[in-house]
Amino acid sequence: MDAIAPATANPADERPSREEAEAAVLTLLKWIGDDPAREGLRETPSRVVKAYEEMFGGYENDPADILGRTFEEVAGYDDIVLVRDIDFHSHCEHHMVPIIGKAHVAYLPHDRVLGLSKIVRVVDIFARRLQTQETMTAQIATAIDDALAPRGVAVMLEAEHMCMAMRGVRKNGSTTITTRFTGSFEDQAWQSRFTDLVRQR
Ligand SMILES: Nc1nc2c(ncn2[C@@H]2O[C@H](COP(=O)(O)OP(=O)(O)OP(=O)(O)O)[C@@H](O)[C@H]2O)c(=O)[nH]1
Ligand SMILES: [Zn+2]
Repeated sequence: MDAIAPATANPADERPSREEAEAAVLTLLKWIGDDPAREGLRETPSRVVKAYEEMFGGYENDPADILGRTFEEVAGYDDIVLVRDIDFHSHCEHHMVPIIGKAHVAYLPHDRVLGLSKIVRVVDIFARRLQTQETMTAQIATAIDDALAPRGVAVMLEAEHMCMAMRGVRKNGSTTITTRFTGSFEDQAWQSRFTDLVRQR
């Protein structure tokens, strides 16, 4: 299973130049029927490419680098570690419009723990690529499993897909929930513990 896409699927020598990317945006501006020469749009191609660099910066990062640093001195703590309500913004790979949601990521340590911010960074890396929610859910779980070899990983994403709100079926407010459970979290009892903690306010 190719759960984790290569950091850069597009080899450097095949990557279009910045100028070519800006020219593509210019074409889209003309295609939607606006005038790219007017003042407000003159710098839009370069702005869009700059924004894409930021929003799709996840291709430049390898989660294994982020997750390489772990800690062993936790006084034998071996219970669930859950970081919940991690805001993320991604883009659906079908329409390239936003997916906006929250990630809840837990693991059961085995000898080692992760820096908490690293979990957030991993969510961010995968969010900053073109995604389906299912792929992103699986990728986060696999990255933590591979790097930490914990007793189990649980990932839940809850998100709204703008491709269903702004276009197509045009339904605001529907939420899609996806989960991936590995190791001990395949047991019902641990799954319930995870969902109870996620929902507890
Ligand atoms: N499984 C899954 N589907 C998604 C995700 N994001 C968007 N989609 C769906 O991808 C599908 C693409 O369907 P197509 O029929 O190829 O494209 P479309 O004609 O634009 O589809 P409509 O959105 O129904 O208008 C749609 O049903 C979207 O709702 C996602 O993260 N996971
Ligand atoms: Zn979509």
